[in-house]
Amino acid sequence: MNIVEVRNAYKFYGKKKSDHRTVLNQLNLTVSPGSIYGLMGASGCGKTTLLSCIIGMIPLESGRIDVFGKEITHFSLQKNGKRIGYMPQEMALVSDLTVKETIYYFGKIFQMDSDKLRDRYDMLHKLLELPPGDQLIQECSGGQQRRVSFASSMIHDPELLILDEPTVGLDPILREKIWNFILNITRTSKLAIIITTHYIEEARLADRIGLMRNGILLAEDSPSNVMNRMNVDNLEEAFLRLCLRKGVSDEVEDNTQEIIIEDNKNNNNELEMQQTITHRNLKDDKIDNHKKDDDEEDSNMRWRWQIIYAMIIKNILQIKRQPVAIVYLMFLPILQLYLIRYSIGRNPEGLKIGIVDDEILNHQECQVPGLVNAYAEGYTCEVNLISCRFLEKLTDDVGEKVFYTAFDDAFRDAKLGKLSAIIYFDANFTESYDEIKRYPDEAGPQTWKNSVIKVYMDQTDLQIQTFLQRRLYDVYKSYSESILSDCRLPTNLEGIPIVFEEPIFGSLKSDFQPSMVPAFVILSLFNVTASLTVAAFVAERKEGFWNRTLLAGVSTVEMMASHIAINLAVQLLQITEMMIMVYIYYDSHHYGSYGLIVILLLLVGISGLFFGVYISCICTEIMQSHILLLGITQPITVLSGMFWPVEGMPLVLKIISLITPTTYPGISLLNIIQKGYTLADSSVFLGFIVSSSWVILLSYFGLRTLRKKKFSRNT
Ligand SMILES: Nc1ncnc2c1ncn2[C@@H]1O[C@H](COP(=O)(O)OP(=O)(O)OP(=O)(O)O)[C@@H](O)[C@H]1O
Repeated sequence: MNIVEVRNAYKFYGKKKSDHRTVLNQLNLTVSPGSIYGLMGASGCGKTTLLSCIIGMIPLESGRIDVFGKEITHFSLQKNGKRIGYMPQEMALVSDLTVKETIYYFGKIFQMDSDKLRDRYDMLHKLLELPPGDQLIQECSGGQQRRVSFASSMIHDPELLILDEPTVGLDPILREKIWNFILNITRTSKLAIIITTHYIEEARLADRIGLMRNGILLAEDSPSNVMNRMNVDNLEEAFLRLCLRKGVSDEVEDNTQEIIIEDNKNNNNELEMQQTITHRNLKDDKIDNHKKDDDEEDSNMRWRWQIIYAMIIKNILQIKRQPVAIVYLMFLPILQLYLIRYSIGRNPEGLKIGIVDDEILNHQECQVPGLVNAYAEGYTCEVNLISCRFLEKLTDDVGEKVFYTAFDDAFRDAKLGKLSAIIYFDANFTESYDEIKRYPDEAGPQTWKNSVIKVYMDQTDLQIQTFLQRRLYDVYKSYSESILSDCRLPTNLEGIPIVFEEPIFGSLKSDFQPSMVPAFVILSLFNVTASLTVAAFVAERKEGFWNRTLLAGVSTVEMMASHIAINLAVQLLQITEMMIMVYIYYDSHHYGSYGLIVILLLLVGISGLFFGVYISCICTEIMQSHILLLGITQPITVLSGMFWPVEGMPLVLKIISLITPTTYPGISLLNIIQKGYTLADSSVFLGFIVSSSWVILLSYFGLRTLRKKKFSRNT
């Protein structure tokens, strides 16, 4: 039985019909056991594409490929993974692993037992003169990395070895060594090797060569036969002559492989006979194989866990070698909550307030010793320079007072941004106040106007404006009460008849943070998990390591499982840190169930993870994935209710906001922490519903896209 049989393989790239670019054109190829097949051809002729089709990485448009007597489909990978060794053209290694860890990783995912793995590693290490086992891949030279990659594809003693340009960039001595090694191994075992190379002459050593050009095989025979037929003594020349016979055009033509047909008529008859026999045998093989497959199923389960375990270890090693990532993962939540604590919601300090008091000539007048602003005389209240009383109550914790004698000067400075507000007292401020109090019925509009404290604010900063307004009301209350008290009048005479009693939830001391922190925790968890997933996935896919792992027979679900395991561990750590911080900083008397909090946060983290998976699958470039990630997480952050209550949004935005993966969970978390609500409360329940729905939705789309695009070359 032939190891590989390619029949009438046809493949094109390009989505639209007008863009179709044929890469394999009715190509036939046969590789028998214990032989080396040298696949040669100029750059871009379709060698890698052909190899990718043989290993089942990409499908053919038409035609058929049989490997080990079975037609290759997308499902063949898991079955064939162990039997095939594939060394891709790119390094496809993880730069943070050592030489030994890399080769052991592949050994483990090829389900080797430890003793055999150790023996094979020692053998390959010696034979390929690999760098020391503890040397990091990133510290290896290009040639050394190539040898590590070669060893990784050989470690499990495969039956078919596919080497895409293994000798490129290596010195002649090492190239010879590799060729001697593969020659030796094919002479002493049934291993079949397909090797592509640009160095046409080195393929002389192969048992059979295929000369490929523009998607077709110009010839397929032993090197000596090809040279004899072309009447030349080297392969370069033979290749050149074959090209000239076929024509110099680079365009792929429809009449495929006519030279082979012409030159190898006898061979083809032989092939066809072989094919018929193979297909007959195949039927019998299929029945046997199905039975064998069932028997293997049980023992496979044990190995599948070993695969996931190997991938988890690899992920841990990668994280361990990235100190910045460890600091980021460990301390980011603490740092952010600390920063929120000390930078958000605190009262603004150092504000400058311009004071223009036309009652006095200069502000020293207010500091005259023994100045009495208000006193009771008989049944009346005598007042004097009460603007000074107001200014006395206006302390530095509200703002620093800057005195001006002319309003225009203060206004000019405010325009220059030097002042946050101007407070103006009219020249008749005290008299007007007095007149209104004594004879309210007789006071004219001008009197009422003069009795008012006029405040001119810089309204560009809402938080500062709100703070100043609130504090000025407090100052006024204190000022008014003190005057009334001096006049022996009830202090609440001029107050607003509304009293804020002990609050149902929260504290009387208005604090911005407790309402903001839950939304922040949810957002932080979602965004950080999504960006970490994008970073890990995109890098692995880009480097080709992802594909290599899949080709070893690992399923996308298993790869996801290893990522989820690591992610859950990191999330639990971050959740614990955040909960401790929240508990220390934002003391609440109504804490709800911790279990509920942890489950909610885990759901949000997992939805972030699948969101990251989805983003990294639909994007073809690292940059693109980060831009898309930002483009989605930023609006989600704005709509999260962290900055402004959802109740203040227009209906459409409100609906969008409430169905994002973070808004409702944020509301739920707030209600659990601040009000001690349970799942019986609809707001908490809805938070869980929204989170779970996103987990289901994103995991479905994430896994589906991952499966669909699992071998996407660009990502
Ligand atoms: N994913 C893809 N989408 C579109 N075109 C592609 C894709 N992959 C390869 N091609 C094109 O198909 C042709 C064959 O590419 P392939 O990588 O198979 O060539 P190759 O013979 O292996 O080249 P090299 O020796 O340089 O590696 C090239 O023109 C290439 O640009």
